[in-house]
Amino acid sequence: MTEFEPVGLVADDVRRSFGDVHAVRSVSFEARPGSITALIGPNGSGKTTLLLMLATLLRPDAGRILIGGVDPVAEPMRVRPIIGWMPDSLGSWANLTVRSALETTHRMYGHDKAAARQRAGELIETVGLEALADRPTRVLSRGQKQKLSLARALANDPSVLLLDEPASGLDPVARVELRELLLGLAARGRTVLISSHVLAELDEVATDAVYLDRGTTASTEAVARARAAARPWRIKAIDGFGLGPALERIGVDSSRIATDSQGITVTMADDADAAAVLTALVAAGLRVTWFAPAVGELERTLLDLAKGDPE
Ligand SMILES: Nc1ncnc2c1ncn2[C@@H]1O[C@H](COP(=O)(O)OP(=O)(O)OP(=O)(O)O)[C@@H](O)[C@H]1O
Repeated sequence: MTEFEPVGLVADDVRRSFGDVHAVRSVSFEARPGSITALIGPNGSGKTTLLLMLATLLRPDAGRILIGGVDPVAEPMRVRPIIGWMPDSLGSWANLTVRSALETTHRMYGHDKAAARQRAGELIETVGLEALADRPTRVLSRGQKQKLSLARALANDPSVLLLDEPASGLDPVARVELRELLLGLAARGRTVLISSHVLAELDEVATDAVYLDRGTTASTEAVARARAAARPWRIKAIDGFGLGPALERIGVDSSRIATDSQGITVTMADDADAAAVLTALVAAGLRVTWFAPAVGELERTLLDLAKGDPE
């Protein structure tokens, strides 16, 4: 394997339209080596269009992209060896086996046959496709195709990994394995950019987040404001019926308390507020079994960003 140099990714006011559809209006962000950056946005917000531009597969109309300091528009052949691209659906070579598909991919990077064979074996093991290694790719299930697609993206040991909905179609065990794999890559200094609708999953791995809405990245200030907004926390206790009265006793205003099918939530201004409520509940003798934000950080921030912009 060649000497690894950590590189990051920068997008500055990147734009792309398709006729009168402004898929990406203005995207600016940075993804650092060693980080896992979540690319979050509703359907049609421009995530795939952005990823295609970063993967050198689509030209921006305007703006600048730098991957490891290199402009992929001006020098795509210098950028391609250092990026790994996992599209949201795999266009595979139906008649090749899993092993030969991976060997072919590795050879495209200029490696010889023996190196390609060895790398294919490693990749098959990394993504857990051993049992299917010598079957044609057309027999793979959706989740197995996702694993093959991931293996292909990893073929050249890229320093920048671009993943479009990588967890879709994966079963829970495979999702955990994907998470471990991504954390391992980040720990080795790779830059990982990952788009997903499953925000709870991203919450567990993402070190940074880029929020995209109608082709535009939310400003750092808007994200900070949204993150600072009050949010509901779910509380459970062994004596569930005692929770409401206990909250009243410790002076939590009833306007902050909501009840739903799963129990009680309390709106907290911030983490310090939440810590104070928990301390008071425990001091009041309540046996608390669950105390956590009702929705994940990424999802809540996304919802608050949408609220803050009524346009
Ligand atoms: N080749 C194309 N021609 C015309 N319009 C396109 C093309 N590709 C994307 N679009 C439009 O650009 C917008 C952004 O699409 P994009 O696929 O980038 O969104 P996305 O955030 O990836 O969506 P999803 O979460 O549903 O996958 C959409 O309105 C889409 O219809």
